[in-house]
Amino acid sequence: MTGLRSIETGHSSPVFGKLSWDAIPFSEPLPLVAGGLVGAGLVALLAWVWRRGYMPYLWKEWITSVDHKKIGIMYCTLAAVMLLRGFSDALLMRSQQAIAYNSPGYLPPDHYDQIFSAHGTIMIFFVAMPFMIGLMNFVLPLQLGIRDVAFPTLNSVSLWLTAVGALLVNMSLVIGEFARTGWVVYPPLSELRFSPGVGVDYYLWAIQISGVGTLLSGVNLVTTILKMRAPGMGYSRMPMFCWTSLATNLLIVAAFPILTATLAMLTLDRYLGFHFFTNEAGGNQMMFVNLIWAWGHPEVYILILPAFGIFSEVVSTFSGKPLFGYRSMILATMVICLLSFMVWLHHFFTMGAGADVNGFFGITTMIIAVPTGVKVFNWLFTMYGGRIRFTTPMLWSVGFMVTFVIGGMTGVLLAVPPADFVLHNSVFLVAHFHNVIIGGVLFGAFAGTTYWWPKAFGFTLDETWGKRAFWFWITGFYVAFMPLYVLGLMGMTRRLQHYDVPGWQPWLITAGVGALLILCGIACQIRMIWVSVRDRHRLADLSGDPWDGRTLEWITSSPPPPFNFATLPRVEGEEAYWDVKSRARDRRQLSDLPDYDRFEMPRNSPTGFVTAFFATGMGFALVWHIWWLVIAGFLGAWATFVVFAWRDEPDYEVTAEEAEAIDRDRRAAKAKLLDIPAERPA
Ligand code: HEA
Ligand code: HEM
Ligand SMILES: [Cu+2]
Repeated sequence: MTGLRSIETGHSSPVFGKLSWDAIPFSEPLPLVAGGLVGAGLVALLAWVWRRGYMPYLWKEWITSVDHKKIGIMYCTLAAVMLLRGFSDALLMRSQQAIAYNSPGYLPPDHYDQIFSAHGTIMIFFVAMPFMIGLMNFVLPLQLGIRDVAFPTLNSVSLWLTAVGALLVNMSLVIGEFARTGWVVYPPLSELRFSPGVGVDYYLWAIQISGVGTLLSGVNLVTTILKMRAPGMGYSRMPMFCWTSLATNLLIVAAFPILTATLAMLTLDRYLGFHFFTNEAGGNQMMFVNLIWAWGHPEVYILILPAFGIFSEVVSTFSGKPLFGYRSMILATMVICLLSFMVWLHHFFTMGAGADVNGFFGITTMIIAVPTGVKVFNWLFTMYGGRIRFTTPMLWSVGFMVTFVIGGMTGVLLAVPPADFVLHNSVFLVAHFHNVIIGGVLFGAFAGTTYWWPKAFGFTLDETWGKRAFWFWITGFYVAFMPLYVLGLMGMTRRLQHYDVPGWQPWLITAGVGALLILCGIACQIRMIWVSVRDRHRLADLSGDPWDGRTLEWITSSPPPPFNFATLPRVEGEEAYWDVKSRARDRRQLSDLPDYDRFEMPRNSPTGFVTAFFATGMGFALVWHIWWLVIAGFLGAWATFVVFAWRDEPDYEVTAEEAEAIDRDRRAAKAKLLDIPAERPA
């Protein structure tokens, strides 16, 4: 076998562990060249940053930043970059399957297996998750009318630990290999006996380390929402995005420990010869399957709920109406949150649970269609009778509604156990989940980033390129994934490196064309950002409220000052900012000047980055059994975290005068926006 190199025979040195020149996959030029190019690109970028003298700026303003807005932007940047990586894997798979009829194609099986495993892992953990967590980070404190999240330094630790996971997965491309087990690493395939290389270990440590980050972020955001709302913002006045974020973070806090424990047991099996999931010595692999989906199913709702929140904000804003059925929307969200823990078995109907158990889980699964349907109808009623503006974020939202309903319906089909016996592990399933994840989560991320971009950077994104991107993405999506429904019904299973059924090839070629259309969509998005940055003066938003928004993030300037609000806004209704605007328009005057007061903001801190630096060493060393480095990395990470976390660092103070000076400009811009007289001279 080409992939079995000497690293798998287990010889080990005290200094380098299992690491040797054999770990570099010289026999597989593709990952080497790709990895080499990316590495060279990174070095070139760093050199450029260094030469231009941007390094101190990067370090002070971004890397060590504990500002939730910057952390949010960095999360989204990580997600966008990883989307390019995950998408190139997708292109490889689509082109391989397009040509692999009665032929081995160009990707050998052990390489192909690593590609779909890496694609799934990267897309879920390092694209969808950071997009959603990034948007929550950026938006929540602004919408809640507060100055930062509950634990700002911890927030930075979360970000950088997530980045460590992404880094480790990408390192596996050039040093060693990645798992060949699929993204949920079922044993016994993932046990040492059947996966003797380092691939599964890369997976385990990447997910464990970034998982700690995700869990910390969940605790942080739950605390923020429960404890830190602006005066007057009761639960029944929180914007819908805050509600769905609360649900998501509750799910994270409840579900991620399950993942951690499950992967820890697999790690014990692999590293210390335990038998949790082996076939012998009392192990039981079904225990793994149950546990991984007890996390895995809530995980898909962790991804989709924030997206639901984004669409709620966007649809209401661009229909010029309050969200229809606010209270039913909250109820639907919380019901989905609860139900998501009662359906996990639908991922393995075929694994022998028996008719009654399957029946129970099939029905609980179908029940989720009810609250989800409530949401869909609420969005439609919000649009009904509204004066709709079809901006780019709104296009993504309408595209979502159509696409997601189709994907949801095929999900309900899979929830019927007898149907699932036919469709399980077929590409019909692959079509289902791309249908909900691309149409739901990714479109949500795109809607959210275009909607909040002007808040983050002070200028809107170019609409022409944004709309082109949308049309390419949505047609590309249908061309790429509708054929998979057909193929699934024709009997094509997932994870195939080649096949010998002639009838499949035309559909697979079509799917490949779809992926190329998506590529055009991505190119348009890159162009959109380029053009918008170039034309930022033409696209500038001086008002802080380019879309005529209804929630508090639009009350402050764009980009907001580090402390968001000079004085915390008072909330007097469900649509905090809309109420303020209406009152100001009625009275033809802004609210009275508030009493400015001094307040404190947390200082930037290298804790997150330094902890992550040591964690990278530790993760890499664990993969390669370099024990001295494991100890050094662990001690370094732990010491940094503890020392910095318990340090009594004084915050910095913003005086009442500074706050007032900054706020004066904002009020002048507001008055201009609302076409009312500016401040009367004092
Ligand atoms: C964002 C991600 C996401 C979302 C939101 C969903 C949503 C749903 N999923 Fe999906 N699913 C995945 C991601 C997701 N899924 C992934 C990644 C896998 C596979 C993992 C793997 O094996 O690798 C998977 C696998 C999967 C299976 C396992 C199949 C198998 O392995 O054989 C099943 C089976 O029941 C299922 C069902 C459902 C259902 C019923 C919903 C429902 O929540 C959908 C509800 C929505 C609607 C129904 C549309 C709107 C409703 C209306 C307009 C009202 C009227 C509708 C009716 C009356 C029907 N999903
Ligand atoms: C952008 C366009 C995308 C294309 C063209 C694409 C294509 C593919 C293909 C060809 C497969 C392998 C299917 C098989 O087993 O035969 C796959 C698997 C998968 N994809 Fe995607 N994908 C895309 C985006 C995404 C996104 C955005 C996500 C999630 C956020 C995602 C998550 C997954 C997962 C979880 C798997 C399963 C991996 C496994 O089998 O272990 N994909 N995708
Ligand atoms: Cu599920």
